[in-house]
Amino acid sequence: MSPTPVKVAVTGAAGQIGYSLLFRIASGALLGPDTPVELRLLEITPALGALEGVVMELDDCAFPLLSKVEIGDDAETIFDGVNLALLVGARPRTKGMERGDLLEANGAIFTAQGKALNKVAADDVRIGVTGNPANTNALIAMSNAPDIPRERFSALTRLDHNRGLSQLAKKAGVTVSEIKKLTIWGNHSATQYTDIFHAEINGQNAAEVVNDQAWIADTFIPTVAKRGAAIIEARGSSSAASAASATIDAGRDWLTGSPEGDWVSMAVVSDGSYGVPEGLIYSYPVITRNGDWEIVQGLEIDDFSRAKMDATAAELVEERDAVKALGLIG
Ligand SMILES: NC(=O)C1=CN([C@@H]2O[C@H](COP(=O)(O)OP(=O)(O)OC[C@H]3O[C@@H](n4cnc5c(N)ncnc54)[C@H](O)[C@@H]3O)[C@@H](O)[C@H]2O)C=CC1
Ligand SMILES: O=C([O-])CC(=O)C(=O)O
Repeated sequence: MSPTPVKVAVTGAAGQIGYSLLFRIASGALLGPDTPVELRLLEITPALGALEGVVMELDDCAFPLLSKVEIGDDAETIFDGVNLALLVGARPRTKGMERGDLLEANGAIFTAQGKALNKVAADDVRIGVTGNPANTNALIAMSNAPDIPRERFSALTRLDHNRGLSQLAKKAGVTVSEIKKLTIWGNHSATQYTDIFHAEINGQNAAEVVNDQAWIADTFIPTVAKRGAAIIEARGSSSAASAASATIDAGRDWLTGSPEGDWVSMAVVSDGSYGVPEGLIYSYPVITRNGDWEIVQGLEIDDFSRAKMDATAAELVEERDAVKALGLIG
């Protein structure tokens, strides 16, 4: 066992996603079976009582890897020295609400947390944003943390990626592990684009295996894009266990590497690759190694994909301009 525990901050720790996420982190699902973890849990003051209850349950699990748990409502205290910050806490979308409505409500949270991370996080910190609107919240946090390299911020599109794998596996009559190189492009919103034109099913081109453009365009892509809304409709509240699971998948692969011969989808700061405006937090196909990521280059983009990639970029430009107008980013 490595002697120094990795310090992992989770915000919104008393929320729905937190209730699933914390137990998986503490059990070793994020950092592996040999790495002890110290949890730093941030909540708003009125939720601290409920969070104490969650910590009692963490105690009751007697996780061998869980070295310490600290809770609080002060970001600078909780983020002090953290190596990984999972920013989950935000106001969730409720029925009939679009992500645009959430920008203002959440802007203030991510401004303050970006500043706090900038001040007190460890030099090697990585920051993953799950709270919606995730891409633009990550942009706000990044913009308010000028001393943290921009590539240390990402927003979660791994849930969309996993949803795409599962829908495609059903259609093709295969298991998810037989599918590789699926891509979510753009925003974690209804404009996201799930691309299977570069994906492979047992080494064969996935779009060719499916051989049904109407299904891809009219069923598959919208089903993945609107899955969050479908879960809200069915459950009465937004995805929680699956969002926690995707947060674990994304964090684990970022720190320890994406699988050989495959890539993962991750919203990261654009360097202009694939014609996406520089500086947006845009989901790309990425390969990760030891806490670094690299955008997969050289994929051929046809007119169908181009239009969808541009539409989701345009939405992110709108969100960026809206938070700029609110004074949340420079
Ligand atoms: N990127 C993705 O794939 C997904 C993102 N989400 C988003 O994740 C977020 C959390 O979802 P749930 O856990 O279901 O919501 P929830 O409402 O159950 O929990 C959110 C928690 O955040 C806390 N919180 C609010 N402001 C805070 C602050 N300033 N600092 C620390 N904590 C704060 C609240 O007190 C609450 O306990 C939502 O924004 C939701 O839309 C949900 C599913 C998927
Ligand atoms: O749609 C929502 O509000 C929750 C979410 O992000 C998802 O499930 O993808």
